[in-house]
Amino acid sequence: MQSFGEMQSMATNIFSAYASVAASMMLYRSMVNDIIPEPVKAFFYSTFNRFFKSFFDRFFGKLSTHMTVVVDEQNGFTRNQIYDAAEIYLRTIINPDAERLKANKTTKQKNISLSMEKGQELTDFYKDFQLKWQFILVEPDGDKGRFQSEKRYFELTFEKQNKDTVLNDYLPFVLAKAKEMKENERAVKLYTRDCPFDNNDDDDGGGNGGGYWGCVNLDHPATFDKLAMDPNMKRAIVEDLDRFVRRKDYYRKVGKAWKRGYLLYGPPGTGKSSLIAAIANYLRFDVYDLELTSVYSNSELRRILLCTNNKSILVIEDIDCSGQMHDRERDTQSEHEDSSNTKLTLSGLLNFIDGLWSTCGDERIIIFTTNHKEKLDPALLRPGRMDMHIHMGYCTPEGFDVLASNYLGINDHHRLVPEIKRLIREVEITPAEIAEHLMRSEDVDLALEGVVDLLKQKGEAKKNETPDDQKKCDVEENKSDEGVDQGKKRKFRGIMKDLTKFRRRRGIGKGKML
Ligand SMILES: Nc1ncnc2c1ncn2[C@@H]1O[C@H](COP(=O)(O)OP(=O)(O)OP(=O)(O)O)[C@@H](O)[C@H]1O
Ligand SMILES: [Mg+2]
Repeated sequence: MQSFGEMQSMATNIFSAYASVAASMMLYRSMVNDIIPEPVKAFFYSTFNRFFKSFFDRFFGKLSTHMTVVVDEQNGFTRNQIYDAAEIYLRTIINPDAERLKANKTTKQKNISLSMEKGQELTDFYKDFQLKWQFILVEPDGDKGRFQSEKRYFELTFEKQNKDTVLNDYLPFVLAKAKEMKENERAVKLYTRDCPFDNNDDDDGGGNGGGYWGCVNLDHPATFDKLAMDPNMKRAIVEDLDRFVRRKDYYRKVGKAWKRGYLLYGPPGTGKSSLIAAIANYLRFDVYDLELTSVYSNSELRRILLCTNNKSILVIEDIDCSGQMHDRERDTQSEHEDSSNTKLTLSGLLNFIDGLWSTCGDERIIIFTTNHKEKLDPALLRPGRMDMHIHMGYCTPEGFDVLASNYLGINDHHRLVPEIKRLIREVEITPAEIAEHLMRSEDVDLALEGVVDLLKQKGEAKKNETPDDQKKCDVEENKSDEGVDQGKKRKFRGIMKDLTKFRRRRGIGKGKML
């Protein structure tokens, strides 16, 4: 071991050697200045400086107990992920009372974010030690030509003894934290096939689904808290979703595609679409709303589905109308006889969802909705097809509490609430109907009186119903469903005709994409 005195005298010797070399250099410099061309001179000086800088850094670095990791913004031509992550992560430890801060907001961000100023330092604590981040910004140095553009980087300084923990634990922690924060800031998107907009300005490779999908931000306010539904069912769904997203390794281990399927069924206005929005907001997954009537063939469906991103929910509403898929085969038989095997069929859809598509992506959720579970093709209901069947039913007294607190900001202390709850037990009323009445007046008494009147009317109508009326009602309901189905079929046929005309006009052959 060298003593401090020895080291000091060694440093003094090195300094004097450097001084004498530098003096000689000055002399030579003036002599050769006129005869050596400029580029050769520049190369010579920079090599000389670099040599002495690295020598001194190494010498004095040995004496320091700290080390510094430089996190450059760019790694060659690509961005350095650690730099981007640090920029996001440091917002969490930035002191909002600091004397100088930078405030930023991009169109993609929901909130204003704070960032570090040039030269600013931040202290972080990880496990039982301290780290220091410093933001460095080197401005272009014009004529000298070393930095043509701004150079940004962070210097992360910590005690040498913590090197392994910093590299193996702390930096991965920063990366993970930043990823989570970015995910939470990102707006959830709604993709549809007929949307003319493409608001996807994500830089995560999201794209616009190969041109098959247009998207807008899904600014749907639905959350699980605001949903009026069976509390046990609500809890079971949230637990199922949580289990699903944290089980990546498990799915891999058992050799199953990382996907989950839900079937939502129940009368109109019971909250099936609201539940889908609540799931999307909860998981921050994008929603792909697929209208099957706009899909012509199995192969087209495959292409459309392959253009969806991970961490997404594929929604197919009113799947009971899938019977039309078989009709569609017949409808178009004459025009596309030799391509009947490519027509869209329920089995084509299910095979693809179960097979190839689900294995080429991660974290996929598929949701089918229907008003008539009993009308569904048995292929959809067979065990293992949909992981959870969720019944969205008529409003319950507990459901009313949620709606009342949501729409009027009241709890069950209001004088009319017990009566409303009693009436709700006696009639079938959807949350949508109640919600609509609660919104009719800002005056709480008036709004609740409206709900009481509605419930009483429903109760009276039910009392006056004879068994024959009930039968007639069922038949009419079926008829009106038929009407809806017929309407949907008509709409579908119209689309198919337009498609065929369009293909002919553009000279597109059978089975080809538009
Ligand atoms: N369970 C619920 N909780 C809270 N609000 C609800 C619920 N059900 C319906 N609503 C209200 O009624 C409106 C319509 O509901 P929603 O579209 O979710 O019903 P749906 O079951 O999807 O109906 P459909 O079968 O016709 O598609 C919602 O915007 C919401 O305001
Ligand atoms: Mg709906």
